[in-house]
Amino acid sequence: MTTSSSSDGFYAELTNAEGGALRYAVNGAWRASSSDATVESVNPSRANARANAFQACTRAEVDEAFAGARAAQGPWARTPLHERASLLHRAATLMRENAGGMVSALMIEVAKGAKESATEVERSADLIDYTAEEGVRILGRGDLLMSDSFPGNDRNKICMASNVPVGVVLCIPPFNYPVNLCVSKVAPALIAGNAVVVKPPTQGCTATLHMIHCFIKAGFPPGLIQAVTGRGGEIGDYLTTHPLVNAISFTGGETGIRVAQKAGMVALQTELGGKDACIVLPDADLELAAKSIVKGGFSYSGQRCTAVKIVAVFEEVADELIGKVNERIAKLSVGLPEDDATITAVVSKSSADFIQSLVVDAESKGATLCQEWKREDNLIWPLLIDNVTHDMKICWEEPFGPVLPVVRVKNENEALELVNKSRFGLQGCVFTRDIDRAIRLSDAMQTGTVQINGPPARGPDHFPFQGVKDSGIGSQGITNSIKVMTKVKSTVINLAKPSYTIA
Ligand SMILES: NC(=O)C1=CN([C@@H]2O[C@H](COP(=O)(O)OP(=O)(O)OC[C@H]3O[C@@H](n4cnc5c(N)ncnc54)[C@H](OP(=O)(O)O)[C@@H]3O)[C@@H](O)[C@H]2O)C=CC1
Ligand SMILES: O=C(O)[C@H](O)COP(=O)(O)O
Repeated sequence: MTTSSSSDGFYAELTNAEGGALRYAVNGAWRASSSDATVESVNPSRANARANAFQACTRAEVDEAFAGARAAQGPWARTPLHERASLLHRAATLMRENAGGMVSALMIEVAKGAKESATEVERSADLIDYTAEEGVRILGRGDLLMSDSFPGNDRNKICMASNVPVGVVLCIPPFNYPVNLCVSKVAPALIAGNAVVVKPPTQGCTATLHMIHCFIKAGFPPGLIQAVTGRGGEIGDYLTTHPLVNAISFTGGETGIRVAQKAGMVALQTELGGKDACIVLPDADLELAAKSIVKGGFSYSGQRCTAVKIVAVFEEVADELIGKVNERIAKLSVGLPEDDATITAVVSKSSADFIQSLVVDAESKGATLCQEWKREDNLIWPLLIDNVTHDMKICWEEPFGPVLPVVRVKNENEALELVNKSRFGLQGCVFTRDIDRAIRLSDAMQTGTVQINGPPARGPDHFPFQGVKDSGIGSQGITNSIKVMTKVKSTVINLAKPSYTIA
């Protein structure tokens, strides 16, 4: 893996001559905004000191980006599928060759540990390769239907249905996977013959722009991949309600609900928050459950939509399970991303303040803190909170941090109540050796996915991934994303006379 930053070699075009704010991408070039204004990212591990700056794009620049994308999309849709796939493979190669800039940007801007940052980039390159291959497989074929299978019809109509691009896809990823959750939108859109306009998250923007640069350098036509920067709160509504948008793929928090409410007649894919529950039954392998709870609850400091966000353990095994979880928590490394700590600073001061408020509320209502509460700036030490009850905010809110509530339950109904009363429904997991019981519980859980004897996870990236209720609309995963970014086109041949094959 090579190391590089925005100002040297491969990524030099992103930076102004003076080494100022990173540029935004329009029509194949990196440009400074006419606004003369910038937005800044911070370094969560260094008391939120300035990390980098980006162009605050104007509305006219957003218009230009959409117009350029629209102009580029038609010729791209007419580019042979195998050529589209080749360019995606080239982008994946460039990402692997120039991973260093993205990895260090992830550590600085979103405080992701060194190994996980490297994994995010590698996983993203793999995702692009798989998308290219899957696109070739599924977009190269369609359906052929004969009219005589429906009552009242003879065989005189033949319907050919294929998947065609939607047009321009607006891609808005969140801070916690600014590379992976961006390629998971961009790559399916491109293979399907669409153009994309990307709005990177402000925290994580550097890594997203580096990733976009790999696509541009791979030789995609100018305009096909645009990246407009600026605070979501300022340009977000203008982007999501833009008349040239045909589909929106959004991952993030509450904002996504507002995006969905405002979006017009466009295809929508939203992946939002989660309150993933881990149900531990009395017959479970408690060692496995404890390991999965700690991995699921605390990796990347709990800042994953699929983090375990609440444990529902049967009373008879609660003490033993909690003992095992606490032993493992004691071994978690806390510190800097560069040192590859598991627990690193959470993304912002406001996030740390919110997490603290949930802990204070729970403690004031009688919950038991299994570790000492400890915080320095954005860095919060891992904390398990036992004896949580339904009146505590942490029972229902998503902390997005390294604190994990435990509710002791008497039976399956109490466990299911916790899962199904939540306004979220992303994933959940069940630990038991009884597969019949696991399946029964899985069927009763109102979530997009249930993991049996393993922690919640989005990956592998070709698995279907979806939320219900406030956790989102539509399904992700490579195959499903390609489908969301296409629409079905039917061509019907009307024969003058019915025709049947004769054996
Ligand atoms: N289900 C899932 O797959 C995932 C869910 N999440 C959820 O996301 C949350 C944390 O991520 P976070 O990045 O803070 O989420 P946000 O919803 O705050 O931001 C997500 C993205 O939306 C942008 N944005 C902000 N305002 C608007 C707007 N009005 N219109 C359009 N876009 C806008 C942000 O830009 P800017 O940064 O400039 O504000 C960012 O790029 C958690 O709740 C978590 O559960 C996170 C990852 C995955
Ligand atoms: O956005 C998230 O947090 C992810 O979708 C979680 O992905 P993971 O389960 O692969 O960490």
